[in-house]
Amino acid sequence: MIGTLLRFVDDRALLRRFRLLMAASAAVRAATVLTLFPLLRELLSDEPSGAWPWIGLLAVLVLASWVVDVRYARASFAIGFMLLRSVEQRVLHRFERLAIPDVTPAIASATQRALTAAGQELCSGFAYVIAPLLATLVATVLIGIGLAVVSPWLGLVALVSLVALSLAMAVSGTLIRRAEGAYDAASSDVGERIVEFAQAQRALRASGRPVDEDSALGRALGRQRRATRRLLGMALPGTLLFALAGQAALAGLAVVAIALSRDGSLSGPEVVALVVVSVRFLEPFFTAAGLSATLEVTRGSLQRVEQLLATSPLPEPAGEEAPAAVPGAPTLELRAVDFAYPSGPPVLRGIDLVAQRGRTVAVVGPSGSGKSTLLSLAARLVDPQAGEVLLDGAPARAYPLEALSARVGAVLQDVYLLDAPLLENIRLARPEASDDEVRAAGAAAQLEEVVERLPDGWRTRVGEGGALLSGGERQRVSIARALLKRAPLLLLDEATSAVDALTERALVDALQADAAERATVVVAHRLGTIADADEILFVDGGTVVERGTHAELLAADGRFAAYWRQRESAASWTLSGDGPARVGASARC
Ligand SMILES: Nc1ncnc2c1ncn2[C@@H]1O[C@H](COP(=O)(O)OP(=O)(O)OP(=O)(O)O)[C@@H](O)[C@H]1O
Repeated sequence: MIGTLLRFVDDRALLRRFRLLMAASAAVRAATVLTLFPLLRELLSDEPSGAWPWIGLLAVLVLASWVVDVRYARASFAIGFMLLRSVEQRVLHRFERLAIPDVTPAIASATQRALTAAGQELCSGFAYVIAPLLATLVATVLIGIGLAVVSPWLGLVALVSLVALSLAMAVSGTLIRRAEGAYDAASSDVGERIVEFAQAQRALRASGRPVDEDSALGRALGRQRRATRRLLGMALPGTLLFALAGQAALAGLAVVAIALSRDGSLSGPEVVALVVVSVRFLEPFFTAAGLSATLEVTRGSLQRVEQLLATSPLPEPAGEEAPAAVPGAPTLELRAVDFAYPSGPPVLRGIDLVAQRGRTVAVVGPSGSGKSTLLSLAARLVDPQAGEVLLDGAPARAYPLEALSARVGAVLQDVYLLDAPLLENIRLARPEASDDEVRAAGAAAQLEEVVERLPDGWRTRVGEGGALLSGGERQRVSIARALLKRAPLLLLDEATSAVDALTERALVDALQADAAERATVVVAHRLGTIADADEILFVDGGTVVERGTHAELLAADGRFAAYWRQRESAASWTLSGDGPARVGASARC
């Protein structure tokens, strides 16, 4: 465990200092305890004044121990904090690079635990438990060697005691570990259910379902309660076993000391001194017994962090440079792409798509046909199982994440805003943008009238997930981000579905303002957007069943033409109390 923990620490010099100080601390502690033997022997002899030199040595050792231990504690804390930072950085780095379908509630909950608890547990576990325990255990071994010098028999009993106590510690650790594992699984489950419970509040309240023992959260809490009881119960047998082994070891050392006194090998004062040294020899084990539960918590935290880091991220190139663009290559190209979500059926098969600078490709098709998934592939939120996604002629996989993100602006279906000021939410797209640039993008995305209503204008915090804004207002923020980014590839997935027709017109104008500078791929339901596209891909059942311009596809009178007629007809219908009634609405939005 210690080796694994220290792999998180990159500072070699600090590690070297830590090891040296640990060895020094153990040596000084062992010397302090062993000095008690001659000191007590002299003190209890007929000539107590012979103890003075040993008292002097003890004073020097106590002072040295204080100096070394302070430095050792500082090095331990430095390593503990480095562990904390390293765990945070690695967990976040991995999380950011997971394919979106891999960001499951279980991974989200494990990441949350790693960032809120595991890092701190590893930090304090190392500084307060592992480091002191390490020095103490090494000191114990050194004291055992010292006892062997006094008498091989004592050394043998010390060795047997060490083995017995280590076994007791291992058994106690295993029991606690098992219970800890079950507790951890139960508490992760509670974490997932709580996230689900929070997200599903509207639906749960609408259905009037209370949280009781039969609900998913109620059952998860029940499992956590049982696991807690078991965890607390499991600490007991280990502690008892440990106490038993400790008493037996002490008795063994005392018996040998008395036997040595009876055969004349040791004097009375030496026996007393040995008993004192033996007690000090066993002391660290009792300390360790008290700390074994904390040790197991640290071990459990480490395991969880390691499991999280073992999830495979989207592959990334080693360097930070974006690959060179191939002259004349389209901004985006999908070649014979196949895709399926983890352990799901194929969602896209043999998709070819070319989006050139200055042109718009509309992806059209029935619900569930794979349109949003196609955009996720273009934005490299997922990787295809077969075929290739190319940006400027280079594989998307060859782009480092930051370089890729700079090339793609996206307004996707699920707009998520951070609980931060509106200005900062837009600035996410281009952190170096000035306030004026951010405001200009916001104004083009029709946010000015929203800002006027907000209490602190552009600096109003929008609440978690953008809760203070409506769906249409959140979409406008997402469009403002895309406008601010000015990326060469723009992906729009029903970007204006939640805004009124007037605002939509203005947003479409803003998005088209410099359309000549970039390639646009748009998943569209609105007829105007579809008709204006340079190419339309009609997708059904995960394949492109028709492609061409609007006029070509209507002339072909195939699947798209039927879809178009149906949509046109639907656009002119509205619901009234007596059922659908035709009104004179325009088919173009
Ligand atoms: N994260 C996911 N995990 C597993 N399956 C998914 C996931 N997201 C989508 N799917 C499945 O992939 C298929 C295509 O979904 P997608 O969202 O791409 O369709 P769509 O054409 O955009 O639909 P809509 O027009 O309703 O938004 C659907 O069958 C859907 O159930």
